[in-house]
Amino acid sequence: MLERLKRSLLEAPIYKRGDYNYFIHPITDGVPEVRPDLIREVVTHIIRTANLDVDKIVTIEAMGIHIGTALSLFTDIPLVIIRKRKYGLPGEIEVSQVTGYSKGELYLNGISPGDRVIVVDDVVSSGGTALATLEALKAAGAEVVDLVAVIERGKGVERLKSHGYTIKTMLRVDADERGVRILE
Ligand SMILES: O=P(O)(O)OC[C@H]1O[C@H](OP(=O)(O)OP(=O)(O)O)[C@H](O)[C@@H]1O
Ligand SMILES: Nc1nc2[nH]cnc2c(=O)[nH]1
Repeated sequence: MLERLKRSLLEAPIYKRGDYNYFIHPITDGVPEVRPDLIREVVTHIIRTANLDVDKIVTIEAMGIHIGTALSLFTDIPLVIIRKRKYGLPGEIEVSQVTGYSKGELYLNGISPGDRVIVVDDVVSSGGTALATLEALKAAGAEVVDLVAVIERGKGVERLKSHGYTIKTMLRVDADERGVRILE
């Protein structure tokens, strides 16, 4: 299962972002290219394993967008993108995002109270992005019925659990200067 994803991760180059060994991969960066076979593998897995009895798919700019778009095309469920740009629309919700290597603001539009949503993203690492997303969706009055990330690294899943959230992930990895290691 997920053989293409596993193989491609083992080939991923590493880029040093301060002390953080950031792996570069078609799903998580769109670099060197977005690969349709990988997108299909990942989205087929989501369709088989996630709860898609939802009104909307929610993802986060930038690297959730191709996954969310493909899932939306397969399922005909609309996609809401949480942006890093402020639009100032009525009801826009702003939350702070802190990751292992960056800080910024996220802006949510397009969710109505009572909307059932699934959140999909490429990576969960510190869990900061997922927590900011869940905070924004709570403020919007959405019901999060499922939460999925393709790749898990670091302590984010435990951190989310300590806040009462369960996230489904496909592969757990670690990365150092030499490359990516698949943990399960
Ligand atoms: O669990 P966390 O530590 O929060 O990390 C996960 C987030 O990091 C990446 O996004 P990033 O903010 O780097 O932006 P990008 O998608 O625009 O590359 C990734 O797409 C996740 O959203
Ligand atoms: N591409 C990529 N995205 C991330 N998001 C959190 N950690 C990483 C990483 O190492 N690589």
